[in-house]
Amino acid sequence: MITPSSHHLQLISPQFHIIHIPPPQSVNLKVTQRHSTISFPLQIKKMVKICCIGAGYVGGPTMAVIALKCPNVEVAVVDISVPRITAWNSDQLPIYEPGLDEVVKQCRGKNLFFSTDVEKHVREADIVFVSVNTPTKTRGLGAGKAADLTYWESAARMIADVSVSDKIVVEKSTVPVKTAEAIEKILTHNSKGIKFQILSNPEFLAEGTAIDDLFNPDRVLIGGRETPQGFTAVKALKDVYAQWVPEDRILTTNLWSAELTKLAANAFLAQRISSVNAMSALCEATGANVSEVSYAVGKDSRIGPKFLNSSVGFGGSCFQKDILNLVYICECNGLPEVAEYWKQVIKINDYQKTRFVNRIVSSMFNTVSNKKIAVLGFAFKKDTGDTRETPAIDVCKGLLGDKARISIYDPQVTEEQIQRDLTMNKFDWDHPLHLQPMSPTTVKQVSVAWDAYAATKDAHGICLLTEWDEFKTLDYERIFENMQKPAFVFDGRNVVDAEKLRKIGFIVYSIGKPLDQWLKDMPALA
Ligand SMILES: NC(=O)c1ccc[n+]([C@@H]2O[C@H](COP(=O)([O-])OP(=O)(O)OC[C@H]3O[C@@H](n4cnc5c(N)ncnc54)[C@H](O)[C@@H]3O)[C@@H](O)[C@H]2O)c1
Ligand SMILES: O=c1ccn([C@@H]2O[C@H](COP(=O)(O)OP(=O)(O)O[C@H]3O[C@H](CO)[C@@H](O)[C@H](O)[C@H]3O)[C@@H](O)[C@H]2O)c(=O)[nH]1
Repeated sequence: MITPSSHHLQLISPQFHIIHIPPPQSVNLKVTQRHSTISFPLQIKKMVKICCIGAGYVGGPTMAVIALKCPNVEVAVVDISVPRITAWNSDQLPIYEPGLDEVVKQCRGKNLFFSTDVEKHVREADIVFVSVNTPTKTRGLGAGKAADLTYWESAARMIADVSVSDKIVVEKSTVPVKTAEAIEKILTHNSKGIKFQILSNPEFLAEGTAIDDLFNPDRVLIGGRETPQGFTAVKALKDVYAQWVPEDRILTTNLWSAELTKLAANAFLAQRISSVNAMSALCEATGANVSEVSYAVGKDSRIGPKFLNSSVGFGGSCFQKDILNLVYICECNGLPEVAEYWKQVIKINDYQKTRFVNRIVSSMFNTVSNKKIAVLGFAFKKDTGDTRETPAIDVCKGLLGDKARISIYDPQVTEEQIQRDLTMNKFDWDHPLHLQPMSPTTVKQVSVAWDAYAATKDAHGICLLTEWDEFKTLDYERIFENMQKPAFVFDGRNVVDAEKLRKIGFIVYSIGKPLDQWLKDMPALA
């Protein structure tokens, strides 16, 4: 729908957000409105072109949603990985994410394109998002803590090299605070007179719910320079999001606040999980029930109910990496007490995983040597096939250390991925596969099953490590029949009905719940 305004023409989209159409060429347009015909100057700008460098868990879904919600924007998602781009252009997308297929199918080939021609699309773009990996550094200064900005820096150098027109460059990756300053230096030193404005627009989506999160974000955060050019760039990006996000949810700040907010948000979220996990250990020691405690605590409106589920520990590519990064930044800024505070969140997470493994071993007569343990779930959470930093890796490695035989089933994780995860060095997990040396080794005591029944056949114990819905409704009587006795269930996600399973005959350990007599008699020594 087109409506006249005093000086500019505004398009009102079906969702009734106003899209201001800015410069350059002026033409005269006649618009028939009910009974009158009016003429006024129309300013038409070519379609806005966005290019996103990095077609991963963030770049792919984020850009697909921008393409869907902004028909006046052409989006190209580019990556150096040929297999990834081939998969984005096929029916088998490279990542599993509920709702993603439908969004991609609606826009691909219309205003959404996936390509390996990185330079061409960067050159043509008005706005370049950079959504490459920023894993933890494995070597050199800050190794094990600082963010590795190699991929980011090489993307920035390439932008500077190939650009022939002014651009807005958007940090979508999670980066240390003050990164924009370094990026600005790279871009302006090689810029041949081209002007770049850097914005920080961190992403808050969670895997497994990415599409919902992008459709209805709690907030969109845009940080920019506090200069006239900076404000103009912030406005341009805000106009893109405003096509579907209510304006009061689009927050604008200075660059450093936006960069730091992303690290702070992840630290706060992870801290809640470590807090409830710390309580779970105390619950087991005292007979309190962590679910009852967290429900009652979360009823306080100042605390709220979310992110209080006790578990075997948090995983995923972000929480640990971003907290380590925060710790490093605090240390570099002469704030050791603050660094120590946040480090504790990770220490408790490691403690929780170790505690879980120790509980398994101690309950099974202090040894799992040559016993078959079925691992149900390997992804770091349900509704994703992502295994980066999944607690399942640490738990499996712990059990393998005690010489267990492991049979793993996960509905979305491939055998190749599991073997790679169990043979790889810890800090290489977040580097893109095509940039890693391939390890030909496989772990012989590990097999991968095609369903939960095959995994649990003849097993001595079951470890539930991902909260996939299908694990709630398995036929546990059938599973019990086919297991060695005594048959154990170690529920690292508190997904099963422990009482029901105990009635079947299982010995059940649930995180932070009152222990049955067997477990009391065999205390874990964590
Ligand atoms: N995964 C999440 O849920 C999530 C959420 C919010 C923020 N983030 C942040 O977003 C960033 C990306 O995370 P991700 O999970 O999408 O990573 P990812 O590994 O899935 O994707 C990154 C992609 O960038 C590509 N790449 C690297 N260097 C490149 C270059 N120079 N040119 C072109 N492509 C290049 C890689 O090939 C890879 O496909 C990280 O900083 C992460 O911390 C991730
Ligand atoms: O109460 C809870 C909630 C989560 N988890 C675990 O915590 C991890 C992370 O879960 P979640 O935060 O839902 O998934 P991510 O995809 O890692 O998303 C986080 O990390 C992203 C990357 O930075 C951010 O964008 C998101 O806002 C932030 O939630 C998973 O292992 C969960 O099982 C718990 O153990 N208990």
